[in-house]
Amino acid sequence: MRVHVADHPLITHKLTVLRDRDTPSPTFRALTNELMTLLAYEATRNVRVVEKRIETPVTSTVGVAIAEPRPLVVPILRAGLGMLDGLMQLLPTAEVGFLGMARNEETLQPYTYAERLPDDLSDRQCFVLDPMLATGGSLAAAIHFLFDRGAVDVTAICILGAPEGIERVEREVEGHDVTLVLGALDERLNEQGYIVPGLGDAGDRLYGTVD
Ligand SMILES: O=P(O)(O)OC[C@H]1O[C@H](OP(=O)(O)OP(=O)(O)O)[C@H](O)[C@@H]1O
Ligand SMILES: O=c1cc[nH]c(=O)[nH]1
Ligand SMILES: [Mg+2]
Repeated sequence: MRVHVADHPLITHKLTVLRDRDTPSPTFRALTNELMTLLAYEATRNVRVVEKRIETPVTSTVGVAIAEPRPLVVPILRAGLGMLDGLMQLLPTAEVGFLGMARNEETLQPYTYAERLPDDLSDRQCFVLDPMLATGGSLAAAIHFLFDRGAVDVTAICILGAPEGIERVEREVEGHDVTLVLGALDERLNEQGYIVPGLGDAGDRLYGTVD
């Protein structure tokens, strides 16, 4: 697994506001969207393209177009939904599939409550969106869903990751083509499985609810 941690002052600045417990939901949503656009730039670096000949007003030239089959973007509900628009702004022709997953907050085991993905992902490049990579259980399960259906490579985009979770995902996806793009690598998990320093529960902060 290739791991890329963003290193950019604008990302760190936006993350600082996102982490602040006093940041309200509307600002949190707007920042998540902006951060996603910045992370998407790195995450789509290897998006597959094909050569395309076009006519400019001056001459004929060769550029590129996004290759077929189009990439599949998979936000992990709920919190991953907050990242979808930011990526679709850069990849407007991508297809979107959905995975609904929630972590049992006592056992920390993820369970899948919804799935709406194409049955056949052969030859597909996939982008998984989830702001939080904590124990790594949810992300590892999501990535396996995609490879089990034939995906060729998966790029996961997370805003924050904990070292414990990254190690677990790395172990569980060994042998597959996986890239992880992170906004920041945090210190650790606490006893409740929350990322430290983290930002709390991303889903609750995005949508203003408490589980
Ligand atoms: O790495 P893990 O230990 O599996 O934890 C990370 C998961 O926890 C959060 O979702 P949550 O279960 O809170 O669901 P939500 O998005 O509906 O809030 C987060 O968005 C990840 O999906
Ligand atoms: O810190 C964490 C860990 C899991 N899920 C979250 O939303 N936040
Ligand atoms: Mg949550």
